[in-house]
Amino acid sequence: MKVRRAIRLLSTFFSNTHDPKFKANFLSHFYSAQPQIDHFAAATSSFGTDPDIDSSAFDSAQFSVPYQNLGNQKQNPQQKSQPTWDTKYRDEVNRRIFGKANANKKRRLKIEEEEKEEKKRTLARALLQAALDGPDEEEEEGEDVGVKGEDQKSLSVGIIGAPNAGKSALTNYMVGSKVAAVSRKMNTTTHEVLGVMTKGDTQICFFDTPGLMLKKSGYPSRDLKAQTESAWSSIDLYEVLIVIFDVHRHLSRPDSRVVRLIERMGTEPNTKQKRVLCMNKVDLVERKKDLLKVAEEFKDLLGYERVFMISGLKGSGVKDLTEYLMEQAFKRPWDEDPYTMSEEVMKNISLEVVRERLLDYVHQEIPYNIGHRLMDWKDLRNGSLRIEQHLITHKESQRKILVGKNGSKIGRIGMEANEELRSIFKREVHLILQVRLKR
Ligand SMILES: Nc1nc2c(ncn2[C@@H]2O[C@H](COP(=O)(O)OP(=O)(O)OP(=O)(O)O)[C@@H](O)[C@H]2O)c(=O)[nH]1
Repeated sequence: MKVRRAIRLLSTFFSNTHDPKFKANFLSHFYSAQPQIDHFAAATSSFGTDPDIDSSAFDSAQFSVPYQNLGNQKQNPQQKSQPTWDTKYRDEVNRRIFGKANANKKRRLKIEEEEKEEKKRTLARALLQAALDGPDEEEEEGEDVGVKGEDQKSLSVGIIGAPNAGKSALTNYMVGSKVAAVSRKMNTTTHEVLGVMTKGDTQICFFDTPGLMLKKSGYPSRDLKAQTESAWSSIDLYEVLIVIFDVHRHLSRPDSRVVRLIERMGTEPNTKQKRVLCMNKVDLVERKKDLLKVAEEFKDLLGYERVFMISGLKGSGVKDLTEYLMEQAFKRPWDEDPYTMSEEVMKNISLEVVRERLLDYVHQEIPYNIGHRLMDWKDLRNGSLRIEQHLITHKESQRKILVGKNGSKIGRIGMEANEELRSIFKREVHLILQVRLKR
C-alpha cells in the first residue's frame, strides 16, 4: 500500500514535470546505489575512512516524497515467524552431550548478548505491532485519551520466576497485544520496567525482579548478599506479585528451587500484596490432565489468590489474567506518560522496521549473519529525526543482492522503511541505509 502511495506521489510529480533531462537525472538518483557526494560525506562522517569497507547507500533525503501526517493507519506488517530457538538449549545440549561446560566462555557471553538483543527485538516488534494496529474496539470503548488524573487507575505488578520461566514473553504479550501506548525504561538494576500497559482508564506497570538468587532451600543465596537482599525486599513493593513457572518443565524435570520459591511465596502472607500463581507454557503440555495434577500439588498454598494456566507466548489464558489485574487497579494517577516511547524503544523499532522490509525483499537469500547496526540517531533542529543504519556483509555477492540492480533494492527498502517510520513516529524521518562490504 505504502509503496503504491509513494509511487503514486512520484507519478504525480512526474506528470507535472516536463523536462526530460530532469526526469533522467531524477531517475538516476533514485536507482543509483552510488552515494551522492554531499549526503554520503555526511553519512560516513561518523565512520572514518576504512579502506577495507566498500559501501552503497540509500538516503531518504534524495527522495523528496513529502511528509504527510499519516495518522494511525491500520496496517498489517506481515510478521515473520521468528525462530523460537532458544540458544540456552543448544548450550545445554553441548554441555551434556559434548561436555563443553566451560569450553567457551566467550561464546557464552556472545550468546547472552544475542539473547538480550533478541529480547529487545521481540519487545520492539510487539510495540511496533501495537503502534501500527492502533487502538482496537475494546480500547476505543475506554478511550485513554484525556483520562483525567482523578479518574486514572494504576497498578504495579512484579513478576518473579526462575530464568526461562517466561516472564518477558508474558509481559510482551500483555503489553504488546493490548497496548494503547507504551514506554519502557530502566530504573535500577533491581527494578526493571518490563512494560507498561495502558487500557481505558487503567495503567499497569510490569516489573521484572532480576538478581534473585535462590538456594536449594528456596531462600536467597548468601552470595551477592547485599544485591539480592535489596532485590528480595523490593518484591513487597508491588501491589500484585505474579509467581510464574514453566509447568512443562515442572512435569518432566521439577526444579526443587522453583518448587521452594512457589511454596515460599504461597505461604508467607503479605496483607498488602495479592499474589497469583501462573502455570506457564501450558501449550507444551500434551495431556491437559497433567495440568490439574500440578494445580492439585499447590492447592494448599493459601497465599495465592488465584492460579492461572497460561501460555505467555501463545496467549491462552492471558486474557483472564489481564482482566484480573485490571480489577485490582487503584484509583491513582498514572506513573507513566502513556504516549512516551523511550528512545531505546524507538531505536529498536527503527531497526525492526528496516529488518522487516529487508526480509520482504531479500527473503532467504540473506543469511541471518548479516550485520545490521544503528550508527547514528539524531534529533535535528527542524524537528526531524536522522537515523543511519548500516548493513554489513563480508561477501560481495551478498552486497550485490542487498543493493540490487542499480541500487533498486536498497532504494525500495529504504523508501518503504522511511515512510513507515514517519507514520510511526509521526514526524519527518531522514533515513540513511548503507550496505557495506567488510573485507
Ligand atoms: N512454548 C512456550 N514457550 C514459551 C512460553 N513462554 C516463554 N517461552 C519460551 O521460553 C523461553 C524463555 O522465555 P522468556 O520470556 O525469555 O523467559 P524469562 O523468564 O524472561 O527469562 P530470563 O530473562 O532468563 O529470566 C523463550 O524461548 C520463550 O520463547 C510459552 O508460554 N510457551
